[in-house]
Amino acid sequence: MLRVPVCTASSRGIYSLAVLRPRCIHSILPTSLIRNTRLFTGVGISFRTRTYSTQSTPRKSSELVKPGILSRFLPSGPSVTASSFRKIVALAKPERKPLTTAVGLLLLSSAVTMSIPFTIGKLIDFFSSVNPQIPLGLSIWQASGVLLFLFSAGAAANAGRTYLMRMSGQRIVARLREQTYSAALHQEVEFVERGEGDVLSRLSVDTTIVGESVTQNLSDGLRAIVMSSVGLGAMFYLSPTLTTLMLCVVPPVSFGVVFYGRYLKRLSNRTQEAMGEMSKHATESLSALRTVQAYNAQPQEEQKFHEKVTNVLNLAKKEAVASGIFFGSTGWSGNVTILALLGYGGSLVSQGEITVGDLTSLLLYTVYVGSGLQMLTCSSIMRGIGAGNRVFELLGREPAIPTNSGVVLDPHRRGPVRFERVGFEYPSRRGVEILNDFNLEIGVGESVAIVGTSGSGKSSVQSLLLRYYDPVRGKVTFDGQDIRELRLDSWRSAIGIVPQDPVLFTGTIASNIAFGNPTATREQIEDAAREANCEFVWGMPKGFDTEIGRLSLSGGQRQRLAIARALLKKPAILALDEATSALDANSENRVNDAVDKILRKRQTTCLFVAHRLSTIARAERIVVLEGGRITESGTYRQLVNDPSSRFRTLMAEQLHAASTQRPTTSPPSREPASEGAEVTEPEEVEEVEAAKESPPSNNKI
Ligand SMILES: Nc1ncnc2c1ncn2[C@@H]1O[C@H](COP(=O)(O)OP(=O)(O)OP(=O)(O)O)[C@@H](O)[C@H]1O
Repeated sequence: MLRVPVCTASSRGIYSLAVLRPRCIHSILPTSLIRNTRLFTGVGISFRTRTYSTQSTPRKSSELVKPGILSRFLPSGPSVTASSFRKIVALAKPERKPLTTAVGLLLLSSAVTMSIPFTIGKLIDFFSSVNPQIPLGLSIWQASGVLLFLFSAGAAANAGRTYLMRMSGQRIVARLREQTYSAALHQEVEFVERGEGDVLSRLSVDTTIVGESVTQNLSDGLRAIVMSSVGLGAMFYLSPTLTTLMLCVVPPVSFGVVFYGRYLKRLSNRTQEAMGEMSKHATESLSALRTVQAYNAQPQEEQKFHEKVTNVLNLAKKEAVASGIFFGSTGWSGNVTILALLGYGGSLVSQGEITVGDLTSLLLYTVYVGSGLQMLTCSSIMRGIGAGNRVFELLGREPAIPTNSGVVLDPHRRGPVRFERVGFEYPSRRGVEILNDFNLEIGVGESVAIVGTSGSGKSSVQSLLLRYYDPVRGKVTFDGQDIRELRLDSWRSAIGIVPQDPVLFTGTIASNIAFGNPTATREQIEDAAREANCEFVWGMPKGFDTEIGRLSLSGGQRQRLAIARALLKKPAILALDEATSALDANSENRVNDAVDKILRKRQTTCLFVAHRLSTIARAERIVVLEGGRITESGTYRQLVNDPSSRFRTLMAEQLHAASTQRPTTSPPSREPASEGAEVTEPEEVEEVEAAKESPPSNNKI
């Protein structure tokens, strides 16, 4: 939560302003600043603060505050700030028409507002005069009517301005959100998935702050400029000497206010960060409530949470102390200013140089000018620029995997896929080689199963194929062309992917199968579902129009839907990353049968990351991945028949591990052979050969 001081307000109790003040202040200050405000009252001076919620997620303080004395008070360096400011202004360009109208209305309402102190002064002089004169020879009723009309026109203009500015702001936010979302969707997966980009907070919170700041700055900034300049002009007109005196005091006070406001802002950011830590802790333990309860860990968790809460509380205490000093000292200096003006102004009144009404007007204009300057310096500009930096950084970020360049791949083009001397490290784990001199060629229509121990890099191979990442050495080619030369979307269009744990999105079964293919007809969707053995869909009362959210689908059903989704693309390459968890026998048969259908057509090049024997046995070729490279390659028969093959050893190890675990984890299978023969002993690896003719089910490596 961020408290920004928005204005030094008004004198009170002097010159009978107590009655007039609320109306004056309400007409002079934007309603947005008056709503949600807290009133701090000094001796005769009141201050308002508004409470802003700036972030939903914690940010590192380093992101928000740069080192150095001055930069402690600035959200970023001058060049970034300037460019961010320019971009924020550019965002407002499409709103030129409504904003111009709003500015016109603002000038009108400000003119009315700025006439108030002058009118009050004249009224005081009028009522305290022995021979009252109304300008232009109007009667008291006519003058009141004119004033009432002017105030009504000012109020209407203010209402129109507020509406137009707000709506423009909302449209700007909407545009900004769409652009930010689009930019996030085009970033490389690492940036978004690992939370590097803090994308969600930029999308929700920062865009709102920017939009709010655009309209608030335009609105308040212009209003503040009008208030300060017209106010100063009127003051010089009324008394140049008193105005000069006021000018000696106001700027230093304003600067003090600004700098102290920045300090408060920093403290608030730290509080925000600590609150983020606190909620992170709560989220973690509440989402793992079963484990917490099972281990009776509630007291420890409560203690840890208490520490986080105390941290927040301590920071809040600092903020409270700072706020107290801030509001006390600004209140004091405000009062001193007013007293100085009163003392000197009073002597001018007694000398007959100015009237009591003029002095009243002057005091009121002082308050207006002070408020105007305050709004100019302490408005949401800094917040907007800070948030803008984060949003524009994302908008202007070039994805590590470029999306818009390269040759468009002809969807009918077919050719072998080659991994040529590929070396790969994850960007987040530089120096840890996942693939090293990895070579693999998959011919057109060929099916290859990659096997290897967990963590050996099988899924990483698929990630490279899909260009979620690029290799650090070597290249991946399709039909002899480096896939980095191909336009990313056209390359990915050529690949159907069935991930380990297929994601189904909110919507119907049909929309899920047609994900990424919005123009697919119902017939095409049903054909793909048929090919992927999704017969269960036809059994549902609403069939393909069944909402996914209402269903509890088994792993096998999800995989078959994912296969249907992939097949609808008519891909040149199918990348299937098999789930490590076991499927029930029937599901596995249906998945395998769907895979068989694809393989029989021999149009699609298939790359399996395989765990189950039943899938491995279906591939025409098996490659063993060890130490980041292929150590063995051959048909199922060749590898199984070779007593020294790594594949045999690997499977024996896996099967042994499975058999030693089985008594403690699950009872021995009593499934009939037809529903999946269980290979339980290492020696039974021999039997796998037979499985080539009749691939087994439920066997995992
Ligand atoms: N996004 C990532 N960032 C950093 N390291 C990763 C990332 N994804 C995977 N790794 C690491 O890379 C290595 C290879 O992972 P990969 O998922 O490719 O192995 P795998 O053979 O498919 O494993 P499994 O059979 O368990 O799915 C592992 O050590 C893994 O922890």
